[in-house]
Amino acid sequence: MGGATGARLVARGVWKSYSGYTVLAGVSLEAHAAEVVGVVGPNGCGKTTLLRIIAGLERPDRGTVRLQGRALLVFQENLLLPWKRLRDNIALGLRYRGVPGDVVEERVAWAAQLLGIEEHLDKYPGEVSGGTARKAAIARMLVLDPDILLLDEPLAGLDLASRRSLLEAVEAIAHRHRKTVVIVDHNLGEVAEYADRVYVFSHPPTRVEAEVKLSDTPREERPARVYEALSRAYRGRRR
Ligand SMILES: Nc1ncnc2c1ncn2[C@@H]1O[C@H](COP(=O)(O)OP(=O)(O)OP(=O)(O)O)[C@@H](O)[C@H]1O
Repeated sequence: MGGATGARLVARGVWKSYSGYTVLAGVSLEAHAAEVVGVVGPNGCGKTTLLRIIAGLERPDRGTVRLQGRALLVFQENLLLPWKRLRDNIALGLRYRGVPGDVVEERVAWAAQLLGIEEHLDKYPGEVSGGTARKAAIARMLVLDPDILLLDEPLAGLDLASRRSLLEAVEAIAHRHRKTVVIVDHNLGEVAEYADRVYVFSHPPTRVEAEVKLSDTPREERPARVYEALSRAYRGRRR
């Protein structure tokens, strides 16, 4: 494990069961400023559950989560209001908080530019691609200026080009704007390419199979490093 000094998010020994079925069995992870952290693992291993615990929507049975700053969760379902244009969907939280109109416009324009969806702002959710809608859902949280952005399977259902473009935007959000981004997905290879640190989860009862720091590794070599760490972990367990 890396040192927790300066971490924005530290989860230690998190356990969670539902009706006696143990999902998370002592999961620990950490994430720092300006870092993209990938959490990959099989269906049902508790990735969403962990994000919900980090976001404060659920309590762990055991273990702790410490945050420095505010964490916002972008749900897997985009939850955009179909009767509002993208710009109004993105502005929703700011307007709700009574932020002045010119500041709202400025922040919406900033987030849209960062995510590359400026040209779609006047369209309705039903008129844009899945990738653009997903980016609008992320922009809607980004304008609220969280320190930690939690993305629940943002790549699900997107084609290759949209996945790449979304991952590039995520990387810019973290590296250029010093946000901490936690991204959960099943696709180890793709997430590893864009992550500074990856955690691989097992099947339930879920533990961390491998933690790999990747920020010093060239992009094209990152997936292989994660697979190597995983096979080391499996070999170690068989001994
Ligand atoms: N509120 C709940 N009540 C009962 N069981 C739950 C609840 N939330 C999650 N579970 C169960 O916990 C397990 C983990 O679910 P979770 O959605 O966190 O996994 P996941 O890794 O995000 O899965 P996927 O990759 O399919 O999205 C599943 O078996 C799910 O049915």
